[in-house]
Amino acid sequence: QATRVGFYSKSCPRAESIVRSTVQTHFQSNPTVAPGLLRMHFHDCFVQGCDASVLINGPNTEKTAGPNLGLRGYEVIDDAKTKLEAACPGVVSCADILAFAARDSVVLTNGPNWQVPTGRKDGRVSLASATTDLPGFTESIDAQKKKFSAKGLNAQDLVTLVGGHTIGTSACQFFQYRLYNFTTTGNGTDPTINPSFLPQLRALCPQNGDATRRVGLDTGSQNRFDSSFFSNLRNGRGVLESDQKLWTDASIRSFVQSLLGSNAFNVQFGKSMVKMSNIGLKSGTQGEIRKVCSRIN
Ligand code: HEM
Ligand SMILES: [Ca+2]
Ligand SMILES: [Ca+2]
Repeated sequence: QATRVGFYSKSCPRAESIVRSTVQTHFQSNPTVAPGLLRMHFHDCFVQGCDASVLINGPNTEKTAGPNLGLRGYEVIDDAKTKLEAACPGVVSCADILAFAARDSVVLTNGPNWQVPTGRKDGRVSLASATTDLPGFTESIDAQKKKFSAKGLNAQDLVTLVGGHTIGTSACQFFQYRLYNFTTTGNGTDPTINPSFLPQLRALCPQNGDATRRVGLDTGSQNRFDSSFFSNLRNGRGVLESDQKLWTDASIRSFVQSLLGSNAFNVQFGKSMVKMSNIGLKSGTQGEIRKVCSRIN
């Protein structure tokens, strides 16, 4: 079951524009939905494929797993689905809505536009235990490469897609150990942090402060989809340990270098996103078109 551009051109010609206007409306009142939806699509695709498994409610579903607790934007997908069911009942999958919404979120934050192939089916399974396929923020580059290659994505795709961190924020809990109790060095700080950046991060996340406080992943440009994230890595100004490793690990640095220009990043991001959004597509009886995105039919 391959996806294709224009899949809904006959069955629901307004599908794409309905999603776009829904995302736009929510974005205007709450700009954090843009990074939220981009990340949600990634977390969907890496776990059982791009099948909207991440949207299902219930005990021990993906939603309840640690890496997904901070996801946001569910209400945007539900809103788009309600409008689409009114316009063309039973036609547009939740997985496709999420793929469109991720692209629309990039466009709304001044990033590149690209054509999204559609025709995904929604899955019928969602298990918290399957979220171990997602990369962790303390994992080595080697481990990250393995997790991406298990999904058909190479090192170029890895670096490009992590560039999604050009927008959005992280809670202090995911990186404050780098500032105060990094265990591999004597003084407790991660030596890959630029010494002039350290006090800045410490001020944003004080020791024993509020661990849920949010800090931009791309310092100085958290609301704009640009290549500033990569120049920050070059300057030792990555926020997550896994982000900074893209520069400090020599095996992968050249990909960061190749994305320092905004045009190169924009072009490559669209390509890598299309690859990612085709992971593990469901066909036949493995899938369905959900009526409500938070539950199987
Ligand atoms: C090695 C791979 C990755 C790791 C370890 C990682 C880890 C994280 C962590 C820890 C956060 C902060 C979460 C929170 O505070 O709740 C985050 C946020 C985010 N991630 Fe990733 N991520 C990775 C790859 C990606 C990819 C491939 C994308 C998209 C293409 C992505 C998009 C985002 C976005 C947009 C945010 C901000 C979310 C928001 O502001 O709500 N990440 N990531
Ligand atoms: Ca999924
Ligand atoms: Ca940015």
